[in-house]
Amino acid sequence: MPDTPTAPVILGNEPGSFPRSVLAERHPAIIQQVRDAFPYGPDQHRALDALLKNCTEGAIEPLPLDAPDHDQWAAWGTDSYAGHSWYDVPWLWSESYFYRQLLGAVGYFGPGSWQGIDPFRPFKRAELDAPETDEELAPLDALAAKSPEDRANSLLHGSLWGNRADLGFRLSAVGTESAAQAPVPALVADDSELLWSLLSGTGATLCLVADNAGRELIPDLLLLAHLLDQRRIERAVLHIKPHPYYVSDATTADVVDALHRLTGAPGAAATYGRTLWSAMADGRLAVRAHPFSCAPLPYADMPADLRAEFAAATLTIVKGDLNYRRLVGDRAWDPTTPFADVTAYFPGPVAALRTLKSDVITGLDARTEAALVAAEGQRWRTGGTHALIQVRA
Ligand SMILES: O=P(O)(O)OC[C@@]1(O)O[C@H](CO)[C@@H](O)[C@@H]1O
Repeated sequence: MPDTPTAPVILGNEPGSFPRSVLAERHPAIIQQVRDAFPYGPDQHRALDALLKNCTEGAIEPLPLDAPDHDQWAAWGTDSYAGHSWYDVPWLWSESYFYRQLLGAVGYFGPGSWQGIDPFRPFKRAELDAPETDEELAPLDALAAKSPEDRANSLLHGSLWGNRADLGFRLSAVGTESAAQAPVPALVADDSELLWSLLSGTGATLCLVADNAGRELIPDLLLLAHLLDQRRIERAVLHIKPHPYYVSDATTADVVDALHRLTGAPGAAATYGRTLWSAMADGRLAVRAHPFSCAPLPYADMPADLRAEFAAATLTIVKGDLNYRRLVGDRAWDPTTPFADVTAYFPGPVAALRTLKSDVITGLDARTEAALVAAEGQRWRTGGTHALIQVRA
């Protein structure tokens, strides 16, 4: 990285910290929610009991030798971290491993009749089917009368703020303050002009590294539909997760559900849905589920094939809080550390669209940081009431 000094990796062991509360409180709450949502049998209840005890009081255990991803996880860190407390290893790693272990406990990886059953599906479906989703789709009718640029900007902001729709975040009931009540600007960095300038040529390929399903994925898809329809991009690649992750992260099944929701909606929403459906059919919109999308590692460690994909894109948009942590490195950066420096390793132009839901932040100007601290102490970092659009060309 240029001349930027590095910063300590965030662990989960600092008393009173947000990461520690996620490990000690959010994860047990998620186990309970999943347990209550399915008529699991005794094996799964026992496995969930064991996971609850292990992830709060125990030491990290490697995956069973016959697990399909045993070797993958050994290379990603179980070889180094087995035997350590969950709190004493990088927080990015322990969170990610928690979701892997939760899927194992409910039989997701099989063999058996629960193989492939997404333990978060009831929450995702409830959100997608909620009347609020219709309320969010209704303004698309009025948007049709606006210029393509205004539409693009509205849809970009829809995609950005859609990132508040994170079920893990809501299940643990933090960040109840609404964006409208925030005393300092909601957007703490806005490089949207630079973002659009990167998509001003012809033949552009846009990679969108998605985050949550439902009410975040829908606006992501609307943005892609508009850009494809306007020929602002020739091709889009939507990176989703190969398996359920962080409660609401989008999988291929969630993309299919979202497309059905759009095509079945009244008004303009259905037109967007049909645009996407045909773009999937002719290859202008592709969906990728790369294993590294669920890796417990920063993007700086991405494998060569993924690096080549991002290198070939005109722009990669990285959505959400977790992806931001992975993009800049889950470290206690000074907030004014340049975003361009911490993303210098990324193989092509990259943009982050994220609402702020964890401590990591880079690329703020000193005045903005001071105003945020004066108004809110450090709550702005995790409350989900602020957002950013940061771009490295
Ligand atoms: O990536 P997303 O959906 O925007 O947010 C994920 C999140 O809720 O999970 C982590 C804590 O568990 C934080 O990074 C963040 O608050």
